[in-house]
Amino acid sequence: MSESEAGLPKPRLHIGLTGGIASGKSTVAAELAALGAIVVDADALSRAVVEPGSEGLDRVREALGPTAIAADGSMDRAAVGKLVFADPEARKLLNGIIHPLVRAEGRRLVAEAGPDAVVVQDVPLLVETGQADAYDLVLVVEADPAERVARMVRDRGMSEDDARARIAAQATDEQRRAAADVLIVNDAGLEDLRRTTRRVWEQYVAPKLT
Ligand SMILES: CC(C)(COP(=O)(O)OP(=O)(O)OC[C@H]1O[C@@H](n2cnc3c(N)ncnc32)[C@H](O)[C@@H]1O)[C@@H](O)C(=O)NCCC(=O)NCCS
Ligand SMILES: Nc1ncnc2c1ncn2[C@@H]1O[C@H](COP(=O)(O)OP(=O)(O)OP(=O)(O)O)[C@@H](O)[C@H]1O
Repeated sequence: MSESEAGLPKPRLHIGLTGGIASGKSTVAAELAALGAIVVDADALSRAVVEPGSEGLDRVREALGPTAIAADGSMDRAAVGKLVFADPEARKLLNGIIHPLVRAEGRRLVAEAGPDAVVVQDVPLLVETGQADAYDLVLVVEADPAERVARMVRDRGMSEDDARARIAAQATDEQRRAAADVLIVNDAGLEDLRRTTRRVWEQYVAPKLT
């Protein structure tokens, strides 16, 4: 069994999946899971590490103040989102608390998947956090920014300004392309995106499993 730098067992194939907000990553991840991959979702981990009672949430309260906490004791995600996407310094503070916790938890889940697994890590900020070299293969999903804004407004009740602020807080399409081994362009329907994902599996993943 090969080992990662940290001495943890490596999976058979370790895939990094990224893309801008609302680009289609979760759809690609779900299709890869249906093909047999184990998916580790950084967004889900970023919620788990600030659950009520966690050290992560205590640190968010200390860093951002009591307005970061809702009446029920959970993180007030709407309030924190408003704050950090308007203020790069606050975003840096929050990232500095949450990202190391997410990375540690991600490493644990990857090791737990075992040496035979194909592991896909869905990491929205893979490029921003300089992690491209940690993967055997980096998949980047790209979609038209105007379409992504429309999806956020339609599905998540965001204002156009809030949606644009999130896009502005992330890497550009050019920066993500530069890190991509495979670029998945999501410019047609959902079924087309799933079909493209199956083709990527056939071309880049399946040959490494024989
Ligand atoms: C700011 C928070 C509270 C907003 O919560 P909310 O429920 O509205 O959004 P959610 O967590 O579902 O994130 C949705 C998307 O927003 C984008 N996003 C989230 N945080 C960031 C960030 N710090 N910088 C840039 N984009 C971000 C990502 O594309 C992510 O997929 C939350 O996103 C958070 O805790 N962010 C810090 C941790 C983080 O970087 N998460 C994303 C990758 S691990
Ligand atoms: N080609 C498409 N046609 C129609 N709807 C789409 C298409 N691609 C994605 N969507 C829809 O857009 C929304 C965002 O897609 P998805 O959740 O896969 O993106 P994401 O990159 O994981 O988002 P986030 O960064 O917020 O986690 C979903 O409601 C999805 O069904």
